[in-house]
Amino acid sequence: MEHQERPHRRRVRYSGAYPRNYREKYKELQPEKYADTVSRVISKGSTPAGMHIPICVKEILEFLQIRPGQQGLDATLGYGGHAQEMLKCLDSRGHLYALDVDPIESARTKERLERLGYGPEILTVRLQNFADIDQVAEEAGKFDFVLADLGVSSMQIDNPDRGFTYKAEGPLDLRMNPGQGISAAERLCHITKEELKGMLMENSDEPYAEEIASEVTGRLRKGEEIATTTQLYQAVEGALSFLPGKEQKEAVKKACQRTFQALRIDVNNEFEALYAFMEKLPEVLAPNGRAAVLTFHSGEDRLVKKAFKKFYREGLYSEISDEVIRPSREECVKNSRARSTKMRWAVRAG
Ligand SMILES: C[S@@+](CC[C@H](N)C(=O)[O-])C[C@H]1O[C@@H](n2cnc3c(N)ncnc32)[C@H](O)[C@@H]1O
Repeated sequence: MEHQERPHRRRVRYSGAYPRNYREKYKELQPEKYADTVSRVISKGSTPAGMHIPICVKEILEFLQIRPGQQGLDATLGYGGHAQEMLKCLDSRGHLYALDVDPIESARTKERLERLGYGPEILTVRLQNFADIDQVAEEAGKFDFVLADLGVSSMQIDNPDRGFTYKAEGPLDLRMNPGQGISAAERLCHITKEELKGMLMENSDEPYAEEIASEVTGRLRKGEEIATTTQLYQAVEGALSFLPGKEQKEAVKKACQRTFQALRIDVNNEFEALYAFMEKLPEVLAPNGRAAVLTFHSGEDRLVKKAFKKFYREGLYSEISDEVIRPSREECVKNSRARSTKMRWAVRAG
């Protein structure tokens, strides 16, 4: 019998139970569509991918005392969680200006807030650095309330394409605005050992600054690439290989967190921007205007505390927080990212 050849059919690719990429993996990335998944993730104490849970909302609103008709500034829009709460307080009267340097996330947030009914009549979103708040106030007028929630958003950290974490493979970028300045990988290519050591010490109090700086610059000198998050992780791991096995894993994890933080602060000029913001803040606040700042590491907190104290002594602030405000224990359990938060505030003299 003649063998009848069956037409060749391509095997249907098994799409599998496991999603293939970040966007597919996290249903939460479309929070409106997958509300159940989102609330399940939040109830487990995690932040759903593509979202950011606002911290200290109650404490911030209690302090800012926002009234309808006022004009405010959210210096760090992010996902817009705080902005949304502040907009609710305005009750359709007044105006909120919101800044962010991240073109990717701020465009998404603007769209989402618009869908929630917060259009240009009540909300103006600007792709602008908060170092330039004086320029914003020149056009908008002074602010009755200002909030700055420093650092990076969960969306930025969770997106491997942005390179903010050693926990996922991605390009070693770490810029909040990938269209500006140079990436962390490029920065490392032109850095000396001493400069890197100084950066690690100043930006994140890294106890193994010498070892990490030496390993990173040594690898680069030998022609090895450190262009991805994993390659930097491996360099830190190599630098700490002298530690006994038991300690090593945890030490590498912590050193990686600090190394990524130090590089992020550097490539985004975070201290320079925060210094300019704190210096200009009294001048953009209306008489009796209120400002709250959330910080996430000691370098930021020191800078905020110093500026608030200086202007209080000079009489530009009538009152400042004498102690940091911390999120409640309950909030820290619900949102682990709140654990390192410190809040400080100031009231502009009348
Ligand atoms: C912690 S998140 C803010 C989260 C926001 N409060 C919310 O409820 O979703 C910090 C945001 O500030 C932005 N950012 C950081 N430095 C900035 C700067 N110098 N000027 C403007 N935005 C900045 C980051 O891109 C990020 O989106």
